Amino acid sequence: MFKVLVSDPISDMGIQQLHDAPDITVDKKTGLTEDELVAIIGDYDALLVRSQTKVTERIMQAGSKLKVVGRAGVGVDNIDLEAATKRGIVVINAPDGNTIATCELTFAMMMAIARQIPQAYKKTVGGEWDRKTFVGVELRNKTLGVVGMGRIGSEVAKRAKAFGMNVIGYDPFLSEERAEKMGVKLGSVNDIAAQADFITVHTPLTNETRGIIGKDQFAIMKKGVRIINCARGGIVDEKALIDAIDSGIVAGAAFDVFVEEPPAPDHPFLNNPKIIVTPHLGASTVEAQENVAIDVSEEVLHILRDEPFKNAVNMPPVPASVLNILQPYFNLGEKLGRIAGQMADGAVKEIHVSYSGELMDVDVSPLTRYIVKGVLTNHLAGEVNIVNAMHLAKNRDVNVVIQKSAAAQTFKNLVTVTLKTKNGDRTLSGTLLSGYGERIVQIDQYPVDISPEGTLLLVSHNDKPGIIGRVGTLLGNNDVNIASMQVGRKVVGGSAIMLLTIDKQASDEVLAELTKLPEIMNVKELAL
Ligand SMILES: NC(=O)c1ccc[n+]([C@@H]2O[C@H](COP(=O)([O-])OP(=O)(O)OC[C@H]3O[C@@H](n4cnc5c(N)ncnc54)[C@H](O)[C@@H]3O)[C@@H](O)[C@H]2O)c1
Ligand SMILES: O=C(O)CC[C@@H](O)C(=O)O
Repeated sequence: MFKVLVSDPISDMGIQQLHDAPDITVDKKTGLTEDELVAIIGDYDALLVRSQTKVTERIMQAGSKLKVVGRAGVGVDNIDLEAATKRGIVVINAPDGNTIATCELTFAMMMAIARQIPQAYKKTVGGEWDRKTFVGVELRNKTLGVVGMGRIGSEVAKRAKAFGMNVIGYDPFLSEERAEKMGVKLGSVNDIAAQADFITVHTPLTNETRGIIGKDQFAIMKKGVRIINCARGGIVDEKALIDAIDSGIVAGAAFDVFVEEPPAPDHPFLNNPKIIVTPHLGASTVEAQENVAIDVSEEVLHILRDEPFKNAVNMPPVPASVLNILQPYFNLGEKLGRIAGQMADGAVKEIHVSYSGELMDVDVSPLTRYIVKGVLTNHLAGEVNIVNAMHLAKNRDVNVVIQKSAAAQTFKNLVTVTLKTKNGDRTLSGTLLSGYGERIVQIDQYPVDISPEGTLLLVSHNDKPGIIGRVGTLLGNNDVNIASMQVGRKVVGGSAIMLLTIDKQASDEVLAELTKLPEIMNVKELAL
């Protein structure tokens, strides 16, 4: 049974599938302090948050069973990603569910500052009938500058076109073709600053985007420009904005987000008649909250149940087309890694993975993670998983080298794992055979054909008559049944290997007796 803690207000309807799951129990405890969370998190396998809970390193350290932190929303700036990755905790978000809600708030803000609706409302309910002060501007024929043309920025641009606006977009990942398709002109941040009547930002807050709209940009803006920030506090420099309002450059601004949330009561935005504010409401629609909770719950279920998932923030995304090709190999890859890890003699310096056949044409890095996980699993204390495998390898100076070699001749696909230690290399190749499933087809230089299942016994010996019989007899006498056996040799009478699948583990004594048999050099039991 898995335990999930929901520590922020997340839509009950959205997390219904967690309540319904027979293997999950859900506790909802909102408004906890860091200390209170630290005290209870050790009981939980998953933590679900919005933006209020700060998921710190201390919390993750106390979360000894924690496998996943789910963020019902886009931004993960409230989660210590590095700490999560180090511990192999998967961080997932729900990037799509609140796009439209935030886009629509952005538009509402733009129209509200164009027509000063909040200011007019305030006066009107205060008993004044002021029709002179509130003369607004139209959106039609105005230029909207969009900094950050991802999910939300693109939706904003689309709606702006419907309002008859000209749109200039800036995004390092926006291609000319895509921009053209959307009817958006590409420009730099300074082009936007110089030409736009309205500027809206839709980037994450990073070192590059902090203050991307700052003093230098306000200095070149048209008089009467209006600014909107429904992304993250700090993307528009707050102090520079106040200065630009005071100097008459900016006619109005709308902010949903602040550098510090909630802003202090004396924050200059809170009593400036040209600035309207909302308390981080971008994602606050019934639909968005349901969407993000559904998405994040689905992913949490996948992760807890060890099923493939797609929205991990601390792992590179895998497109569905690539996942479809790679997924059947994940199990095989991990097994090859596990077996190779047990075969290696001494500290592994390099994990060399070679892919051929149909694996040549796809990004194989997700599969490499499974292999590296397999190699490290029997060697490291603590959780090793596909999130922290590469990080753990790097931290231990284990080089991971990926090679793609020309299309496999014999097999439609082939994965070869070589582990390099100071005592030499050990190599293992595996494939997926249609109708037969996973097969190990080579160990070191020896061709074999065996299914990687149960317990394997790898015996290195000299190819002399009677050896196979002696090994079989010794195992049989000790009640160890052999399910399958393969012998690999390069030349008659030379060195050889025997690979056996046995129905139960052989005891240390049996392994020691096997090692003592004549012509046997080495015996290794390999657990999968
Ligand atoms: N107010 C809210 O409640 C609310 C709700 C949802 C999202 N958000 C925030 O809105 C922002 C955008 O969300 P999204 O879902 O569109 O994200 P997204 O990842 O789809 O888009 C972000 C875009 O910013 C671009 N970008 C990154 N660095 C840039 C730079 N230096 N200059 C220009 N562009 C840059 C990226 O290429 C990307 O296209 C995020 O900060 C998110 O946290 C706020
Ligand atoms: O949870 C929220 O309401 C905020 C969501 C928003 O900031 C996000 O980044 O998804």
